[in-house]
This record gives sequence, structure tokens and C-alpha cells, in this order.
Amino acid sequence: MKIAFIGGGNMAAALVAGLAGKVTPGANIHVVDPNPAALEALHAGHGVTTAPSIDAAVSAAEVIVLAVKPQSMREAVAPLVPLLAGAPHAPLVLSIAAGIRSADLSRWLGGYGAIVRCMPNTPALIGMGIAGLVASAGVTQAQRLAADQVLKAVGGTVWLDDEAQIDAVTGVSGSGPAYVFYFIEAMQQAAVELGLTAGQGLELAKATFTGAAQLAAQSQEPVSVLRERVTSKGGTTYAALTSMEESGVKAAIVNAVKAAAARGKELGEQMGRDG
Ligand SMILES: NC(=O)C1=CN([C@@H]2O[C@H](COP(=O)(O)OP(=O)(O)OC[C@H]3O[C@@H](n4cnc5c(N)ncnc54)[C@H](O)[C@@H]3O)[C@@H](O)[C@H]2O)C=CC1
Ligand SMILES: O=C(O)[C@@H]1CCC=N1
Repeated sequence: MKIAFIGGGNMAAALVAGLAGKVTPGANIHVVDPNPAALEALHAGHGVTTAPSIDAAVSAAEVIVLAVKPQSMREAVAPLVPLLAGAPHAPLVLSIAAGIRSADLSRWLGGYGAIVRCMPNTPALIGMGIAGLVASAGVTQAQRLAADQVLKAVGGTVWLDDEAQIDAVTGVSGSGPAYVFYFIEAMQQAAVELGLTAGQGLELAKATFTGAAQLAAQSQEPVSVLRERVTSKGGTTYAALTSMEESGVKAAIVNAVKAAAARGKELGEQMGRDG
């Protein structure tokens, strides 16, 4: 499979790392980015071909991944219009941008219909990503399978029926790794304030996340039961969870996820209005 990336930043690098040499040889991946440093790193690390701007190699791809910031998308995809119109096969356009609606993207691409919108996350870098995907009406079954194959190479996939749901996916899993890192940072800070070294705190916090996440993933029991099993009545965990409840931590997390989803929706509305 030939895959082209428009944008070779953080998320594209995570996807390329999972795809190169697994789904397709690195030489079958073409990355377009005006930033030479981004291209050099991807070429050196994975043997991908590169270009500073959209070129003929992009039109040879079966899947074109759009991986630029939402605010740069309209300008970035303009050079694709003649390429897509003249392509002998119909490449799948796979957008990973937060917020950008398929209808707006289709309009910017001159009415192109084969678009899958997707929200991956950075654990794709180690093959442990999770992505939500939604296909536009013009997407064939084969193109849907191609999108699924690309994302499955770097983790799991969850298909959605309604494009509006992708803002919720953005809030939960697209932005989610940052919440986990934030929690780890907080646990490390507490460890240091309680007299451990920063290194000890980090090791304990990271291993606790890895272990608890694996336990939740492998267990057949509800997460709430796993939580209760750690929590002796009147014990230490009870003291911690009571403190969290009193501080409104759960409500704050729910609000934070909703804020991310709302920002995704707002970005889409802004981009749609701007043209
Ligand atoms: N970083 C993350 O965790 C996730 C990001 N996303 C989405 O992925 C997209 C990219 O995000 P990041 O990789 O984090 O951003 P980034 O800033 O690391 O990468 C964007 C890249 O696009 C390049 N670029 C700018 N204009 C261009 C153009 N006209 N043609 C080609 N390349 C161009 C930039 O030089 C940069 O290397 C965004 O739309 C974001 O919403 C989605 C899921 C997770
Ligand atoms: O923060 C962002 O806008 C991107 C989308 C999801 C994760 N990172």
C-alpha cells in the first residue's frame, strides 16, 4: 500500500513509526512538509520519501493522510484539487485533524467524496493507539478497509455512524494521553513532596499507570469493582478517594473532556464559516 502524509509533525510521526516496515515498506510512505527537520527525522528513522510541497508522488498513493493543524488545512489541501481530479484511481483521503468536518474538507477538495475522518492518539507511536473513524457517503468498502488497516497497524479502531460523535472521541482518547501524563506528573510531584526522589516518584507513578491500565484491560470485571478492591474501608485509598471527591476531581475531569470536545466542535464551526 502506498501512503502519503500531508504534514509530518507529531501525530504523523507516530503513525509513520507504526506503519513503516509493518503495513508497508518505509519507501512506500511519502511525507510532505515544508519543515526540513521534520522530513529529515522521518527519512532517517523510517526510510520514507519526502518532499517540501505536494508533488506527483502524492497522487500515486492509495491513502492520503491529512496531518496538518486544523488552521492550516484549507491552504494545505488546495494543491491536492488538481491531483485528485486527475488521479487514475480514487485515493482515500484520511483526515486526522481535530474539528475539520468532512463536508468542509470535501468542498475545499473540489467536491471530492472519498473522505474518512479519524481521530487517532499518540500511543500509536508504540502500536497502542486507539482511533475513532467515520466514513463519508462516497467511501467504498475497500477504502473503509484501507483506513481500518492503516489505523489497526498502530492500535485499535472504533467506527462511528455519526460524524458529530468524533468530537467526543477527540475529548476522550485524542487528547486523553495528555490527561494521563498530567496525572503522572501530579503523582510524581506528590511523591517528591512526601520525601521520595523525582526518579523514584516517576518510576512508581508510571508503573502504577501501566499496571492498573493493563489490569483494567485484561479483567472481565467492571473498573469500579477493581477500584473497590484497592479501597479498604477506613484505609489509605479511601482517604485519597474521599479527598478527590471533596475536591471535585471526577467532575473536573468530566468537564475537561467536555471542554476538549467543545473546542473540537468550535474549530469545525470556525473553519466551516471561514470558507
Ligand atoms: N498530536 C496529537 O496528539 C494529535 C493530533 N491530531 C491532529 O493531527 C494534526 C497534526 O497535529 P500535530 O502532529 O500534533 O501537529 P504538528 O504541529 O506537530 O504537525 C503539523 C505539521 O504540519 C506541517 N505543515 C504546515 N503547513 C503545511 C502544509 N501546507 N503542507 C504540509 N505540511 C504542513 C508543519 O510543518 C508540521 O510539521 C492536527 O490537525 C491535530 O488536530 C489528532 C490526534 C492526536
Ligand atoms: O490538541 C489537539 O488539538 C490535538 C487533537 C487531539 C490531540 N491533540
